[in-house]
Amino acid sequence: MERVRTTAQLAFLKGHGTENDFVIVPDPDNTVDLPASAVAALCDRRAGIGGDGLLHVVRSAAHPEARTMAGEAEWFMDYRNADGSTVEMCGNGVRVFARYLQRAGLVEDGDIAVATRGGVKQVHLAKGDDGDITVSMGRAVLPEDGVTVTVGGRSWPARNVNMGNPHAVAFVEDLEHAGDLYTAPAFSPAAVYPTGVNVEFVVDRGERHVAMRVHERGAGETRSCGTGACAVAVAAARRDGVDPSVTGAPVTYTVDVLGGRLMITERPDGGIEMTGPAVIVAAGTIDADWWETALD
Ligand SMILES: N[C@@H](CCC[C@H](N)C(=O)O)C(=O)O
Repeated sequence: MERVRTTAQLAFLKGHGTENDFVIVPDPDNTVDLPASAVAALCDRRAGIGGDGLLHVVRSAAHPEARTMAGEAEWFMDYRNADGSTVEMCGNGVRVFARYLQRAGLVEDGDIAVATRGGVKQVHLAKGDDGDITVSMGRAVLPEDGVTVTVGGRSWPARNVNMGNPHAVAFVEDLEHAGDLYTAPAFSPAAVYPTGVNVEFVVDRGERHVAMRVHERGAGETRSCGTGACAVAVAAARRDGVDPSVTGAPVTYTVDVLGGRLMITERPDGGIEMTGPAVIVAAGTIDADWWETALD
């Protein structure tokens, strides 16, 4: 099928989940050419639409990376970071992705499956409801690496948590200690994260209640990160001596992010569920001349 380079009818939407914001590009048949430079141009907050990332909405059967999941999930979330890099998974993004599918009438309310590079995720869409969405995020993997995160003159030990994408979770005394986060925190040993890492800084707010800031790989500091909140909840539970696979009881952490609140539950089988908002803000059409320059 011919790839779309010039189009007057390239549609986009803008959405967010706890202020982690995304440009949404519906492209069921995977005909839109989306090189990294064009994604970065769309996500640019001054010269483009602006977003922490981009949700390319494609039928799984039409995307080479998702074809094997087509039997399980009709739709593939081809997620890109704001710098154009291609990554495994976005927790806030998958809720916004599902909200788009719901609003566009492309799925029925109830449980839907969404294919991602991090595997198929189950998303629960309550009937006729714009409220919170719950996603089954899968299990966390916690390698026993001695990771250190450094910002400015300060260093902290961090927990390595993989939620399909990589995270380093550091418990700090004060979220301000993370500094302005204009640049990515340093980490060591470098070999633990060969493709970079999302870094979460965490403080306690109360019992099973924490707050975090995050520096996202490929995006900079964002106001929320869903996979990051899951990584934080699991790291906090282990630090607190709680492991549902041992106690046999689920545990829920409230995770406050700069853009709102996410509820994270870990079940005895290790499955993690995340609940939070998903909002469609606007819809429009990308200017054909601007798009030509973005593709050059
Ligand atoms: N904001 C997302 C995570 C997006 C991907 C991340 N920046 C990475 O490179 O792994 C979320 O809500 O999980």
